This record gives sequence, structure tokens and C-alpha cells, in this order.
Amino acid sequence: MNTTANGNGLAIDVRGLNKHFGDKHVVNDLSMQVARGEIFGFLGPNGSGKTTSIRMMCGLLTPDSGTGTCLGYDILTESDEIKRRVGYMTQKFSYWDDLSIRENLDFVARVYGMPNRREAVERALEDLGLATRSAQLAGALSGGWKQRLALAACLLHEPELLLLDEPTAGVDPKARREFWEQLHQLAARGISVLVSTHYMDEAERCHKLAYIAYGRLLAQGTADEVVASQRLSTWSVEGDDLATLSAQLQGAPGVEQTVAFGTALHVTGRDAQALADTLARLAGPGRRIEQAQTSLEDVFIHMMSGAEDNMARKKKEAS
Ligand SMILES: Nc1ncnc2c1ncn2[C@@H]1O[C@H](COP(=O)(O)OP(=O)(O)OP(=O)(O)O)[C@@H](O)[C@H]1O
Repeated sequence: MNTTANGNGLAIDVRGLNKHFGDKHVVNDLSMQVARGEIFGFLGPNGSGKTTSIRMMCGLLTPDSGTGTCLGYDILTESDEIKRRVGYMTQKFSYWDDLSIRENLDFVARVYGMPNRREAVERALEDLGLATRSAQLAGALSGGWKQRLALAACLLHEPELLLLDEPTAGVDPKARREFWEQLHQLAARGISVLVSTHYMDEAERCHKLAYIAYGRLLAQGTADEVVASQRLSTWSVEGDDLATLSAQLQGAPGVEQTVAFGTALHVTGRDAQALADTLARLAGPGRRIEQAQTSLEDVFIHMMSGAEDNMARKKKEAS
């Protein structure tokens, strides 16, 4: 066991992870650290390698190269120790429709041969606020309650780390908020959480974040650090015919991206002066232009389009 990793308080500490599937380089030199008791958000477009990374970090999938520890155990040689201490909620978690919540949890506890099965099930029901619904059939539950059941199943063996792969996909905002309250309560008890998500409000609720695109980690840190790292300047334009303005701004000096946010158009770029000059010239009278805070969403969109450009350039060079 790597005592250094345990001693330095890291739940996950991986360096230089790579994974190929055929000729696809799905995870490219990934290094990431998650502190104990931290909620760490994992973001990135579809197919960017989040699930593959999560599976490597908990020893379910062997990387082609790279090293690391999960809860102080080597991801290459101690995966059994890791699995015992990690709760993994996959994108498509399964449960039995025609069993009740309690029966589902009891079934999972039996599969894992837990010695204190009844006690563990009661505790999970209590912890996740499922006790009053324990007799309901899982198949009749709403999406939010199903996620909660899946989380309860992950917690039965009292893991130290939760790996949650898009746990709230397709769940309504109220249920998502409640789910996140649960996650914060678990983190307050010292449980570490690595959670992948596409939702911006969820990203903002994480202690730290990493953004991955096409297998490469493009930024990691607190939300403020991630925003600051991209050194973007953003302006908000309100007024008439923003769709036409958006089209006019494409490719103009200083303009790297335009994104409609409700009644405003967010215009973003790294060259603050060129961007301000362009807006003064093109945005014209009748519109309100003001400097805006660059949001996490602006930054993610910017990173994603930059990564796409890189991939497109590489494909072009190769052909
Ligand atoms: N077992 C596998 N064999 C071949 N290709 C795979 C395998 N698993 C994943 N891939 C490919 O690797 C790439 C990354 O997939 P991965 O599921 O890790 O991404 P993701 O970021 O989790 O995506 P999403 O947000 O859609 O869940 C995708 O192109 C996927 O098709």
C-alpha cells in the first residue's frame, strides 16, 4: 500500500494515465488529484473519456501506461482493495422493477455477502431518506427516487469514495438539488466524491473540477481557478436582433465565441482590447453592451471548441 498517498490526504492521485481502444487514444496523459472529503466534478463533452478514466482510477480497467493510487492503493496491483472501499454508480445502474426499495437493497447486500446485511440496509434507507418509502416497488419510482435508490445501493458497504457517472442525467431540477444535498452531507462525513456531469449548476456545486475533452485534461481546480486559467474577457450585449449581430461577429477581430444566454448575447475572447474595439464598431446603437463576468459555461464552451479545432487540425494534417 502506498502510505504516501494515504498520508497526503488524497483519495485519488493518478499520473500520466493513457488508454487506447483500437487506434483511438481515449485518455491522453491524464494526471488528476482528488482530496479526501472533496466533491470533485468531472466535466467534458460526450465521449471525451470520463467513464474510461473513472474505470481506470478505481482499478476496473488497466491503463496502457501511467501510475496512481486510489485511497492509497495502487490502481495497477491493488484493485481488490480499491473495489472494497469504493462505491461506483454507473450511468445505467440496474435494479429490479418488481422488488421494493428495501428488497432491492437487501438483494444487493446478499450479492456482496455482507455479514451485517439487515443493519446495512436499515442504515442506507435512513441515510438516504428512503425509510418511509421502503415498501414501494422500484419500478413505480420517479427518476429522482430511482437515483436515490442507486446511491443507497452504492453506500451499503460504507465506501470511502463514491464514483458517480452522470448520476442525475434526465432527473428534474428539484430531485437533482436534493441529490446534491445528499452528496454534500456525505462529503461532510468525510466521503470523497468524484462525479461526472453535464450540468453547469452541478459543476458550480463541486469543491473542485476537471474538464476533459478528447481524452485530454484541459483545466482543473476550483470553479474560480478554472475560469481564471482561461484568461477570457466576456461582454454581454442586449438589444435588437442579436442573431444577426452574432452572425456578424463570427471571425471578427478578438471574437472567439458568441453564446446566447436568454435575452443577452455573451461574446468572449482572449484579446480584451480587440474584442472591445470590435463590439464598439459592430454592436452599434440601440444595444446595451457591458463587460460581464466570464462564467464557467463560457469557459467550458471555449475549451470544447478549442479542443475541436485541435482535433480537426490534426485530422487535416494526417490526411
Ligand atoms: N470498451 C470500449 N471499446 C471500444 N471503445 C470504447 C470502449 N469504451 C469506451 N470507448 C470509446 O472511448 C471513447 C470515450 O468513452 P467514454 O465513455 O470514456 O467517454 P465519456 O466522456 O464518459 O462519454 P459520455 O459523457 O458520453 O458518457 C468513446 O469514443 C467511446 O466510444
